[in-house]
Amino acid sequence: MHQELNSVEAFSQYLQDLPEEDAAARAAAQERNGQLTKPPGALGRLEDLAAWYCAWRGDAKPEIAKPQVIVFAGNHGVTAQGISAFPADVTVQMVANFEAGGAAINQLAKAFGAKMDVHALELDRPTADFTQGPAMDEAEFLAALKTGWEAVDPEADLLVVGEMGIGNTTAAAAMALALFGGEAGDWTGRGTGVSDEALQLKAEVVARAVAANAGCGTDGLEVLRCLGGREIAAMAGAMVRARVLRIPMILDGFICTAAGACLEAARKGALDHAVAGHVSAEAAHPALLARLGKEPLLAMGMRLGEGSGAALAMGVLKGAVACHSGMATFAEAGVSGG
Ligand SMILES: Cc1cc2ncn([C@H]3O[C@H](COP(=O)(O)O)[C@@H](O)[C@H]3O)c2cc1C
Ligand SMILES: O=C(O)c1cccnc1
Repeated sequence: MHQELNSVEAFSQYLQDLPEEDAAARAAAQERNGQLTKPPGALGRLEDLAAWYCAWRGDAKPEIAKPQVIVFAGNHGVTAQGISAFPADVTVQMVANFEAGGAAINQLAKAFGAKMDVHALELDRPTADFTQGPAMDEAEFLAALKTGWEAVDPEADLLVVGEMGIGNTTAAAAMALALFGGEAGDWTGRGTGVSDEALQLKAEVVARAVAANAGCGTDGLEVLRCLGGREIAAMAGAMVRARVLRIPMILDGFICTAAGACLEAARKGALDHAVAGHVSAEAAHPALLARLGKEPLLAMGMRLGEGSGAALAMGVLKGAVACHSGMATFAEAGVSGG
């Protein structure tokens, strides 16, 4: 299936015209669930997860056979403000590590049978420092959305998007502040592990970023363009493409959720094809998930990004779908019902 993305307006239009879940497939899945050899409700949230997956795949007895993990990488002009515990060079170095198979996400993708793709977005051309004005102009924003859009394999049956970009917890905090308000400190966390002093500075940078881009208001796509980054916009592009292709998604940590929050602000329900894989240890992630009404599957104290928490949660979803589609019914197994 080929869908072109040639303008930000076209992206906006796709967002307005999103497909919805298949209600008949959900009903058929629920019917099947009621016949499986277990007391009703005994698989807890796995049952809801399986029904959700069936609804998005339009199949009452699906299989997860082709999961895809995509890691997007981008650099951020705001790193000049001293807001990360690591230098910006780490972004390109980690891309080499992803390509060599040495990062955490490589191991998790492999452990759960997903293919993994890496897209580095113009790493030698960081976004503009958003404390001075918009991170990206319209053309740069479109290029990033398009990278994400085109990175999704139409044959995939589950998608995880992850990111690598030194400085991007500052971008995500600024996006959350612009969308949801409050104090900069409410949304600012330690990222790679900044000191107390740097955390204070980081919150000030977040406040200045939002003030410098006040024209965005709470317009989701403008917040993404002005306060996001190339890898964050690419994640959003991939999320919408997945929706158009009816590929269910698992959200990762704070940065991934902030990308999704911009879509949800632009179009209510834009993340209905996504579940929250985990709650990250980044301080504001629980609040961000709560704003989106997403209950995380896992709470492992992870704060890595790269798609790692979502990749781990693929195991939970695969388990849910395997039970749903593989279990015998009471009639098939000759087991007495209650
Ligand atoms: C070696 C290393 C590997 C990483 N993998 C993901 N991140 C994570 O940390 C960064 C965000 O934190 P901050 O905003 O504090 O820079 C992002 O690149 C994110 O993906 C990493 C960070 C480092 C140092
Ligand atoms: O929650 C995340 O995704 C996260 C937290 C800290 C650093 N990088 C990513």
